Amino acid sequence: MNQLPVKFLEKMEAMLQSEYDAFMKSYEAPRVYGLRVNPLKINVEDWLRLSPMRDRVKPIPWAKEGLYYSEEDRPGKHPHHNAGLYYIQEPSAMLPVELLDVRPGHRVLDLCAAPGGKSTQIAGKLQGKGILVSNDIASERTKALAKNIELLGVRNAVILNEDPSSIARSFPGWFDRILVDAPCSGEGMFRKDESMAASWESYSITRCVNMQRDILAQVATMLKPGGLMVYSTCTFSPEENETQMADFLAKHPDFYIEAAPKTGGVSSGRPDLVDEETAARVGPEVMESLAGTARLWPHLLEGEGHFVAVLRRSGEARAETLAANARPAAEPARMAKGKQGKGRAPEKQPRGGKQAAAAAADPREIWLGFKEKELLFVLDDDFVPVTFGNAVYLQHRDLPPLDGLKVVRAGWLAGEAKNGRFHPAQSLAMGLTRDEAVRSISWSAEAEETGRYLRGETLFVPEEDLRCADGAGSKGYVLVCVDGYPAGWSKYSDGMLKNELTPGWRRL
Ligand SMILES: C[S@@+](CC[C@H](N)C(=O)[O-])C[C@H]1O[C@@H](n2cnc3c(N)ncnc32)[C@H](O)[C@@H]1O
Repeated sequence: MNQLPVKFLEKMEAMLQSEYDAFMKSYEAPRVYGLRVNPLKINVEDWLRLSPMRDRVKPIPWAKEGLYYSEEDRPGKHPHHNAGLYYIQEPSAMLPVELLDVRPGHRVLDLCAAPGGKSTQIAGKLQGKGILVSNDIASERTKALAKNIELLGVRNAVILNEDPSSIARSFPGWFDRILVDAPCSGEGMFRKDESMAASWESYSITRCVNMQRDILAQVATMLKPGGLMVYSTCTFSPEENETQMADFLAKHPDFYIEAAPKTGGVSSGRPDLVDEETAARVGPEVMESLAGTARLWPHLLEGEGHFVAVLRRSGEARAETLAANARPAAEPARMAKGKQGKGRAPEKQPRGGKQAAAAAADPREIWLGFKEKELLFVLDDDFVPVTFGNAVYLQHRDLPPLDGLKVVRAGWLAGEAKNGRFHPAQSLAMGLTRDEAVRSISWSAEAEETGRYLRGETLFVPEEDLRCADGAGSKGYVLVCVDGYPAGWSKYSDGMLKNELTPGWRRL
């Protein structure tokens, strides 16, 4: 570990006093590594049976599917990673979603979501039921967000690239759960990422506080009365944590802190660190409740530094605020720049079959033809196909119009219709199970064919190695699986399995 900034050390000593030495010792300890098994694909027990890492992992006490692993195992290089069986995530970062109490059917907003660690965790808890709106203001970062959501096979997410105020106008009082995993000064990550320590001094905490305040100002009107919001940071600075929460609670008397369970070495929040002026302004009741927030200290548990607050909104919806926020005029949705939206004039979004009369050229008709021929999959009644240009998405019926918003993914991307043919997307393969494809092939993670497929090679395989549905010929799309879990498409004809794995998804 390089030298930590002196100002940071002085601040931590004042904050931790008798615990300061233990805190400093934690910087000499090796960092810990975590992964989360993806319950959309596999449960922990089944994954342990399959995985060569089974004897070297141990549970993360506060995360249901979380496991510590050894660095030498390099799970990011294993084919199970290409099949979306787990997400690599810093252990402390798994707590906020565990405390968000997400249930299947909820409408959930992840406001600062890229690169998607917590969004994929939320999706696991939704189990395909309900809606996840996953947003990040940084358009570059939404690419990794979209890839991770697709890799883990999430079917019910919409990905936006918006300012929180625009989302607030489109979703008044709409969400059951909101996660604000705020941009912060990152003090808790100095051990994991030394570059954060290097940039800390040039990064002002005041700037972070203001940014967080602006984000939080938009959240209150989007949460249903009775709904839960979790606010989290990866910093120790009280200005961005307890003080930020005190300020929010003073401005929003219809919100209150719910005490976070302190399991596995998680500690209480520190109201004593809030400055006197704020403490006097917000009053004793708010101050007392701040002890219910959670701090994760690297010297008290196996993980990096984090802060988590769970807030519930009580009372009735404030109709006048919600009405004032409703977007007056409909502008068409814009696809954010990137693979799906590049250079394409956005179409008015068809909803509920209004434009079904567009007949044979309608990409949805071409999708339905493909689905009939190549898939055994029954679309949940809650989802409908919608189009953006030639792209077909499967979108939840309850989603309000995305008019005027920058949309990165309007739902589960099924593919694109071109010249009357449907080209299934990588995201479709990742969201299916093996049983939902007419044709499939599966090799073990160790098989030579798996490595060759993941590198983008064409393979020659005997017809009897394919699994084909009754009555289906061998020619056509084949879902390629690793140990039975989809990793991408290929096309079979005369013994040749033509590789259809999307180039950006191939192993180098
Ligand atoms: C701590 S990171 C999020 C990590 C993410 N939740 C995860 O688990 O992978 C904070 C994110 O907030 C985004 N961000 C910064 N300002 C924002 C704003 N005003 N609205 C939405 N997102 C913002 C940043 O681009 C960054 O990706």
